[in-house]
Amino acid sequence: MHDVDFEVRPNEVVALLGGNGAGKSTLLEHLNGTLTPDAGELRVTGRKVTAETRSHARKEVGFVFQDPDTQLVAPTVLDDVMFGLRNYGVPADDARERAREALATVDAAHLEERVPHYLSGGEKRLVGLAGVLVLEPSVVVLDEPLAGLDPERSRLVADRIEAISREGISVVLSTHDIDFAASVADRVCVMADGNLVGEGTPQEVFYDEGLLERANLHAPTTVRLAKSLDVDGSRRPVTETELVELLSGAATPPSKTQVDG
Ligand SMILES: Nc1ncnc2c1ncn2[C@@H]1O[C@H](COP(=O)(O)OP(=O)(O)OP(=O)(O)O)[C@@H](O)[C@H]1O
Repeated sequence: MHDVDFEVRPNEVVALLGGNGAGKSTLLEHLNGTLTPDAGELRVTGRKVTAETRSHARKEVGFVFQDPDTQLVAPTVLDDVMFGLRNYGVPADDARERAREALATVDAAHLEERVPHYLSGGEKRLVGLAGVLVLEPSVVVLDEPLAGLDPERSRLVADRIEAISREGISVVLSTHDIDFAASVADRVCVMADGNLVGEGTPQEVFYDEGLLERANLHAPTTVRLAKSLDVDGSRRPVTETELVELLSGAATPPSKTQVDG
């Protein structure tokens, strides 16, 4: 990574976009101190992260890895989700109850007795997410959270991300799913060749054709539809709801006054 100045603010959902090898995972792995920069610095809740203070970053920043096998270690799913809490000294009964609640929030309560190793890729991802949420971090980092999920589970994870954000947790995620980024992000950061090449609101980024082209990205379906339907360009719809509202507004029959007039 080269010239990266990256900040995550309280409560926001940041989507990191970029082609293969752009540096998304590398940037994300700095956020909880898995990697430490050769030059420059990382601060988590104001505290500088070094090899010695890495545990602070680990506690504040929960990381859901792209490869779920990296984080599933215990003999059963329930044990796995309890693992972090037990490490922090939470008594077993309390930890078990909190782990069950966390599994329920990601629709994975039915998996609690299963062996993590034999879960499907999508199930592993949900269990990994539960294992992070149960620790109540201030930031949740998700590397490719929808990879391997079916449409219903993808919707569930997207809903969870919105719920996490409403609870006051910041979310940083990387994704190749531009429509997903358009639907959840408050801010979009674009990476190419190890650099942060652009950032802004979804409106700013997804209507910046030059930026998208430089980073080898396509605009979300909603933006491409809005452009081909030639809807009011100044409104820049990004989410499905915004586009539908704009289109149904445009399709509203003229008022009686206008007809009479
Ligand atoms: N430990 C490492 N040592 C050397 N190079 C590495 C290391 N980890 C990653 N890289 C390289 O850094 C570049 C960025 O990798 P990274 O995994 O961050 O990309 P990414 O944007 O997450 O890509 P993808 O979308 O394909 O997952 C790649 O060229 C990769 O080969």
